[in-house]
Amino acid sequence: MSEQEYKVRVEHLTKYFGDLHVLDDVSFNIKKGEFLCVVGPTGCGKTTFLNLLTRIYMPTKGELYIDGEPADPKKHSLAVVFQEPSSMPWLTVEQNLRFGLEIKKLPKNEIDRRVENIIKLLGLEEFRNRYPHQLSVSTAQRIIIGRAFALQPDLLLMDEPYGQMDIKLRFYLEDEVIRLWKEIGTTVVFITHNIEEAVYLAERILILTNKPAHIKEEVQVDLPRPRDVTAPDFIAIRNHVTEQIKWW
Ligand SMILES: Nc1ncnc2c1ncn2[C@@H]1O[C@H](COP(=O)(O)OP(=O)(O)OP(=O)(O)O)[C@@H](O)[C@H]1O
Repeated sequence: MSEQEYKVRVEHLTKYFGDLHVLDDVSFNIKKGEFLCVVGPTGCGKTTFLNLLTRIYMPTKGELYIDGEPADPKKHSLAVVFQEPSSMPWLTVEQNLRFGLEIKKLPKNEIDRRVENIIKLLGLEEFRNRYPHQLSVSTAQRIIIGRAFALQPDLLLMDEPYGQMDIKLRFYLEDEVIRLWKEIGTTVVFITHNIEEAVYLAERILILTNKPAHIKEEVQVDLPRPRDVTAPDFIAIRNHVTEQIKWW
């Protein structure tokens, strides 16, 4: 595969925090438009990987490339959704959704269109004029997800985004992220503890070892969509991934 077909290249990525060795010589690529899930034991360095990709931290050794260039969030069109809701408390829901688009200086009618679409998609109509502190945790998180979706990024990084949600909303938003992925062809890196969620979403699952983490296995998920969590093929992959993590 040629270099232009990769959205992200991770080469010999190593990270220490002081004496703590978190990532150990990790190398892999993410294809343009791929949906990759990353799973692994608690504390193995999954969030650290995203923080290196967005340059919150610098690698101790190795490098990450986006579109062939060293990762630089100022240069690339990327959006991040963390587990903790992090909307701007002084802005209403609607203003929060508009914020990133206004910074990007999109035309007003395009901002209106995208924001209305997201409000409808995520069922936020009744919350439009509320402030984040007036919302439940799961509704506040929907704002963050909506903000990321509205940006229509080339690269969407999601760190346990549905961890705090009830199962119904989680299923709904899993389907929404698939819809967005298909519609705008974004590349998605999705971190989760939930193996069923990983098998439901991913084209490929990267299983990390305990820290210092390296890649234990890559699992290709070639099941048709929408996926059936009760199908024997689905359960076989889920059990296999679970086995790989239980190994610790
Ligand atoms: N800024 C930091 N300074 C020192 N240690 C850190 C820092 N950030 C993360 N760590 C440590 O690095 C290790 C990996 O943390 P990280 O949050 O990346 O793991 P994770 O796989 O995302 O965990 P979880 O599964 O619980 O979400 C942990 O031991 C954590 O305490």
